[in-house]
Amino acid sequence: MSADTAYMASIWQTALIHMKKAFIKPLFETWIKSTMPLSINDNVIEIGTPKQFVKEWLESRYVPVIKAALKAAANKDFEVIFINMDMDIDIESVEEETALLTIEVPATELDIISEKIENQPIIPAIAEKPITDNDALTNTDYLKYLDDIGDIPEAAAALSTEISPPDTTKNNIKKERYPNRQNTNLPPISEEFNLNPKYIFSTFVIGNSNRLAHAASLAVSEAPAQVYNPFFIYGGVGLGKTHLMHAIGHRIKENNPNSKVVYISSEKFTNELINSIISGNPENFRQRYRNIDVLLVDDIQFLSKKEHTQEEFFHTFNTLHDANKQIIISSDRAPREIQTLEDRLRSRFEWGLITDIQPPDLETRIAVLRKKAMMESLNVPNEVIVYIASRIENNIRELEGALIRVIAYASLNNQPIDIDLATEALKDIFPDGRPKQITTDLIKDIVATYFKLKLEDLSAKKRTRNVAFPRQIAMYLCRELTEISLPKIGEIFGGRDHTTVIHAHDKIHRERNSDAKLNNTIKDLIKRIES
Ligand SMILES: Nc1ncnc2c1ncn2[C@@H]1O[C@H](COP(=O)(O)OP(=O)(O)OP(=O)(O)O)[C@@H](O)[C@H]1O
Repeated sequence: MSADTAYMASIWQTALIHMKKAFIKPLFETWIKSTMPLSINDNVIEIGTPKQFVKEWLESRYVPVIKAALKAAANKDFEVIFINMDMDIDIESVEEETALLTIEVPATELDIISEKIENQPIIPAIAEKPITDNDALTNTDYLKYLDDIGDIPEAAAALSTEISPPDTTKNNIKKERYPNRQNTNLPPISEEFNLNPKYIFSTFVIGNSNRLAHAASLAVSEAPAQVYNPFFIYGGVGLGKTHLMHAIGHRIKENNPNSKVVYISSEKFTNELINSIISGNPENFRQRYRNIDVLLVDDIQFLSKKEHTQEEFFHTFNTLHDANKQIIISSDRAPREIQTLEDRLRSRFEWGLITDIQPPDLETRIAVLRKKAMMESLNVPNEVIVYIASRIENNIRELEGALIRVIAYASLNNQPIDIDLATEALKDIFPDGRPKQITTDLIKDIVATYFKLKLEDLSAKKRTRNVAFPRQIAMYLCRELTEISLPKIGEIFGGRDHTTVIHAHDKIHRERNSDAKLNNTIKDLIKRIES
């Protein structure tokens, strides 16, 4: 074994002990344990992951923690590169292999290291308590981090009230957690073209909740600065605002590769402004944002209370708008609801089109999950998709997170994905006893899946027994399990009369008593609907 390999393995082993302490157990088991060190070279360490999504997940969420653990282990900073090895890694063999590699570090020494770490606070400046699934650093952690990086010069101190901790209520992978306030060298504008290649129109699922926002986004992307300028999208957390903004950016670049498209979060905008003041070169900052064709600013609500940044943004806005350049803005709420947003800025946002995205309905949630599974080339049974979609209603990011968790769980345990596995994988997210909202959409979906029908069949005019009977069962279940009125149920099943619903309900009720097989089917369906 080369000295480098032994060195790498012993660092990784020690870093693992740190990480074990930093993460809550299921997270450590799911995301960290399946990785293995591949090579080490000066200050770069390559880490192998079993699947592409594990790589992406680690890259987007846990790099700071992994780096801190490596630093704690080796007392130096490492760049971390993840490499997808696309293989089923058996955790026990990874553990064995890493242990074999560390043979040159005597076990007792490892015990001593382990004990030492046990008595240390969890990786300094990263977290004071184990990282939970939301990976939410507390505001205190963040402020502590800001303290750790030292005093800020006077010019920035004047603005320091403008630096607010990130919104830790979000499980937001794209936010920059540690703005590097000491870096005063702004990268050239071309490096700002940081659009996520996955956020394109073809991967965006259209439903009633986002149809208008999607149509307007398409229109803006095909005719920038000509139809809606500015274009303002707002909606709750994780509903696809950033996805649409990036999709617009991609499309504009496709249509005109020379156009300068810049996407930035309002937090980053604020931090760059502060940096430019620290470096005594605010003009540099101004030029940077006033010489572009399309400006996409995400999460503008973070500018509330930041008067200096608002002022700067106001001028940037005017310059771009006067020059007929497209401005696209997103926010978690409508302009008039953003408190302490200057009136002149608010009124400018209202010049163009304001559109919202609502939480998706069940059908859209199912479609999003199907698309995601398809994109990952994974075969996820419909009942698992419905199980997840019926429980997470208000956040597509969480919806995707739940699916990824199920996939990871199946892959790590080398088991097929089915409803039992999904229940087990998600038991922390859907704790027992959480009341589940039973909707007619959910009932229709489960009944259609059970009888291998298309959803539309239940509302169609067809009267053949293989369709009519499941339809009657679905009507019966809607009557039994929801508070929806008879006429409304009739309407949901293809505009049928309420007397048809009464007839279906009576028929199934009667037959259940005399037909044990049917009774079991109904019980099974109820279990699926309620589980
Ligand atoms: N309609 C959709 N179709 C497919 N994927 C979607 C859709 N809406 C959201 N997503 C996915 O959900 C995740 C969260 O979306 P996004 O980051 O755009 O949300 P957001 O509204 O900007 O959230 P935030 O308010 O936290 O910034 C992304 O992975 C995105 O691709």
